[in-house]
Amino acid sequence: MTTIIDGKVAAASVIETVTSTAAALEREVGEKPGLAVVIVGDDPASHTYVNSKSKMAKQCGFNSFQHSLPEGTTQEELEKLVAELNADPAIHGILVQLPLPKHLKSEPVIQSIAPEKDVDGLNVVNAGKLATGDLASGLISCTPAGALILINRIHGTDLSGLNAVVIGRSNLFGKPMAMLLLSSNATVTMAHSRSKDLPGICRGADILVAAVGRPDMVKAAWVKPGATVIDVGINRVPAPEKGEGKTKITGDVAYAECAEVAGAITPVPGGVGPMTIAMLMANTVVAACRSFGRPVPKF
Ligand SMILES: Nc1nc(=O)c2c([nH]1)NC[C@@H]1CN(c3ccc(C(=O)N[C@@H](CCC(=O)O)C(=O)O)cc3)C=[N+]21
Repeated sequence: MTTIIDGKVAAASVIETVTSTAAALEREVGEKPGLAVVIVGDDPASHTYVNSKSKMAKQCGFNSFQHSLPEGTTQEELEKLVAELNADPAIHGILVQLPLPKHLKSEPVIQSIAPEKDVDGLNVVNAGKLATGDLASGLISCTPAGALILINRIHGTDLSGLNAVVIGRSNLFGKPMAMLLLSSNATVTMAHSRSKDLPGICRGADILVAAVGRPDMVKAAWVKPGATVIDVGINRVPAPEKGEGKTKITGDVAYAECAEVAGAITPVPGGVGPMTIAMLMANTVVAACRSFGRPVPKF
């Protein structure tokens, strides 16, 4: 029997801890965690994500600040806003929604976020702490942190002796995911579009994590029987069965066929996605606790 890993259930448990920690902070310090989300341009999918982040922040008892900047925003204007948020004591977490419009460079914006407010974990200080094995004092990218919690639910926290394969090598996901798996004692392979014999590499995985952005790319023949399959893909594809012009989201894993071979698998939607938002809230409450010198909860 294949275990379907329910990301909504795991996310709810994270959110419960976040909410009670935020409530304790307000009781004892008289302050709420503050999350600022910055979005540039009018991509409808990005606005949907940002709205659900703001909604979840309020649900957790945070102050939520949304900055929607016009498409024509300049690099200087965006970096000036980040500087103001860095200096604002009511803000404990800053997230700049990616991707930015093409005329803007994301890297200098990301690096201008104060490391202690970088709830995406993308600043070199936070990426460097993760890479050097300091998991306790920085902030870790939300999606890999959430994926690890799902993996821990199946395998526990010590992954000694297990082969993990991560397909994808982005700074937002692939690299931090590999670092987290390595810190958990897994034997980690980072595969990507230039790898030779991707199916063969994947078949060696006890834990297979797919983050490539190509719908249904991972096939049943790539999955070792009994393996844990974590699907990080969020692909919007046409869904004619829902009606003319309708779309749905689907992962990077051909779910139905892989579920027959895997020991455990995450669905899309309802897998890693809800964990991403939950870990954003977790990072924000952690950043707030640290700023007030309060003990930090464990997730
Ligand atoms: N600076 C930055 N940080 C991010 O973390 C970031 C970003 N930019 N840009 C866009 C991606 C995408 N992302 C998702 C978060 C939650 C779901 C999610 O909750 N998905 C649900 C429902 C999805 C739906 O139905 O549309 C699910 O998978 O079940 C998906 C995608 C965060 N991202």
